[in-house]
Amino acid sequence: MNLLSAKNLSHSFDYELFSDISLDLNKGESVAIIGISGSGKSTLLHILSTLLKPDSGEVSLFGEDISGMNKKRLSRIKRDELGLVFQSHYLFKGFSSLENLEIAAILSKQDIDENLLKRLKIDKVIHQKVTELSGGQQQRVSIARVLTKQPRILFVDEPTGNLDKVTANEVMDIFFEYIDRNEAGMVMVTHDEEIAHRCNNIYKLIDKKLVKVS
Ligand SMILES: Nc1ncnc2c1ncn2[C@@H]1O[C@H](COP(=O)(O)OP(=O)(O)OP(=O)(O)O)[C@@H](O)[C@H]1O
Repeated sequence: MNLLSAKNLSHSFDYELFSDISLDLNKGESVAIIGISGSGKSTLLHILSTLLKPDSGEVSLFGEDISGMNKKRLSRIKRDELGLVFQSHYLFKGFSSLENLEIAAILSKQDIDENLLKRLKIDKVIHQKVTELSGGQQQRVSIARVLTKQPRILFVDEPTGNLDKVTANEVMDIFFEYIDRNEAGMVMVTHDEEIAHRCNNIYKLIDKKLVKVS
C-alpha cells in the first residue's frame, strides 16, 4: 500500500532548488535522500512532511492529496500518523524527558516503551530537564517521543549527526525494526552513505533533480 506519493514537485527560494521531482513510499519501505549540502534535501523533506507547501506539484498521504484536505484533517494526520525527527528537536524545554514522552503517550493513547529507552541509552536521564541533556541525548529523547506515538511514516533528517558510530547504528536498527514491525515507512535525509545503503531505495538530489541511485 502506498503511504506517500509526491508528484512533479518544484520549489524555489532565492533560486530554483529543484523541479519536477517525484517520489513514492510504500508500506514497510525506507527511502534515503542524499546530495551535497544546500541541494535542497531538508526542504524536500519539509514539503513531504507537510511543513512546507511546494511552489507546484502534489503530495498525497495514504492515497489522498493533501492540498484538498481541510486544516483540521491535515493537523490530525500530522499529529497521529507522521513522525518528524529533525535536528531542532521540538522538545518542551521546561519539562523533563519523561514528561515530554508522557505528553506524546497521552496524546496518542500509547504506552512508553521502557525497553526503547534502554536501547536509546536515555533510561538513566529520563527524569532530568531536557535543557540539562547533551545534544545527542536530546536527539534520542526526541526519537523516543516520535516512536511513542507510533506514526505510520517517519521523516528523519540527519538522525545520526551528533551520535557516535555505535549509538548511530543502534538508532538505525531501532528505526528499521520499527518500520518492519508496524508496516510503517521512512524517508530519511543523510550525509552518511553507509546508513543510506541500509534503506530500500536511495535517491540523490543533483542538478535540481531527484535521481535514483539504487
Ligand atoms: N526558509 C528558507 N528561506 C530561504 N532560503 C532557504 C530556506 N530554507 C532553506 N533555504 C535555502 O535553500 C537551500 C537548500 O537548503 P536545504 O536546507 O534544503 O539544503 P540541504 O541539502 O538539506 O543542506 P544540508 O545538507 O547542508 O543540510 C539553501 O541555500 C538554503 O539557504
